[in-house]
Amino acid sequence: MLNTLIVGASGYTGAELARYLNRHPQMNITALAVSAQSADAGKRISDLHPQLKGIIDLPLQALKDPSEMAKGADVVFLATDHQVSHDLAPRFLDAGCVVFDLSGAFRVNQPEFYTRYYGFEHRHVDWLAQAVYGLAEWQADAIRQARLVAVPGCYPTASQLALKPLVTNRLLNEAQWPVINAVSGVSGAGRKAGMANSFCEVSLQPYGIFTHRHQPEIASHLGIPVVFTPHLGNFARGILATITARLQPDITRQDVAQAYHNAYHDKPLVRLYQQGVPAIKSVVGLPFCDIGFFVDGEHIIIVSAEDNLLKGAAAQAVQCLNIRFGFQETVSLL
Ligand SMILES: NC(=O)C1=CN([C@@H]2O[C@H](COP(=O)(O)OP(=O)(O)OC[C@H]3O[C@@H](n4cnc5c(N)ncnc54)[C@H](OP(=O)(O)O)[C@@H]3O)[C@@H](O)[C@H]2O)C=CC1
Ligand SMILES: CC(=O)N[C@@H](CCC(=O)OP(=O)(O)O)C(=O)O
Repeated sequence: MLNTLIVGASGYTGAELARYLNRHPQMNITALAVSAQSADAGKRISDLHPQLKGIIDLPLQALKDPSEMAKGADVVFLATDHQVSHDLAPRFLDAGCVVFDLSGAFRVNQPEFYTRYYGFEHRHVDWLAQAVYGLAEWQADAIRQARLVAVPGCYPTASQLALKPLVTNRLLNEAQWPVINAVSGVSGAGRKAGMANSFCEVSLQPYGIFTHRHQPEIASHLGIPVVFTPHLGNFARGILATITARLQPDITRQDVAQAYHNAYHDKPLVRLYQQGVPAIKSVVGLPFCDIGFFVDGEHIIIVSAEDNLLKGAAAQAVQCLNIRFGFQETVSLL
């Protein structure tokens, strides 16, 4: 049995982590934490997330002293903002915990990336260099050795799972950058109220055009440049990415199908479509990334769908935990 602490447990991804870890046969939740000054400290998690009533009713505790809270914890999940994770992860790592960070604070091993895209200076370059990028289907060997797993962002998970089989098999004509258009539900912005995620303000609309931090995250881990345009949709959760790319001459649909089969036939949380088209309604509430593809001559369109809070965050974090500690990959997820 491993003792675990969830920091940021009152948030959207934190609550999903609490649900998964509470039913995980190898995990014991020692505490659910929020910030030291949180208005929610002392409330039960199920008061904020009533779907958890009778399932997990633990109180939320103010995180006053990370070293104290780390005592007795083997594993810590950080479901916190990037800069909070940046500050907290080394404290828990120094206390000997294995850390799974859902934020972007340790995903890209280039300190200047943080100044440019996250607006803060990275002060833990040693941990940044040691962090393992937790794209679970592709990084299992590294995850097994990791002290710090940087769980990928929601858009980067859907985008990379769709493109990686084509990139690694050199099926793409790299003269044409893949174009990723992805739509996310509003929960992607977190639980905190704000004008951008206010009900009356949300409308289907692209944002972060040519500037979103997930473009360099995707490009650096894929190893090829991409054009990435996120869109906000007027629904609560789910991401749908429609990706247009060009194949090398003479690559057939069969070659593409073989590449996807080889990559994912033994990966239980990626579902390949032989017919039909992935849709958000097929993955909401589930830990899968669904992928379909369509070839017309040298043109290919790949469609991937996931729940941003699950395969795009909490489910992938628990999948990484399962890989890290040698549990079956889908324990508590399916
Ligand atoms: N939402 C999504 O689809 C995805 C999110 N992510 C990433 O996961 C992380 C969490 O996202 P999400 O769940 O949406 O965020 P939320 O805004 O919903 O939740 C954030 C949580 O962090 C807590 N918190 C804030 N400051 C601190 C602090 N200093 N110490 C401890 N806890 C703190 C908040 O509680 P309080 O303020 O009351 O203290 C709350 O529990 C972010 O880094 C996000 O970028 C990654 C992939 C997908
Ligand atoms: C709809 C929405 O606002 N989505 C978030 C992405 C959420 C995510 O994956 O998060 P990371 O910040 O952890 O990379 C955004 O575009 O900033």
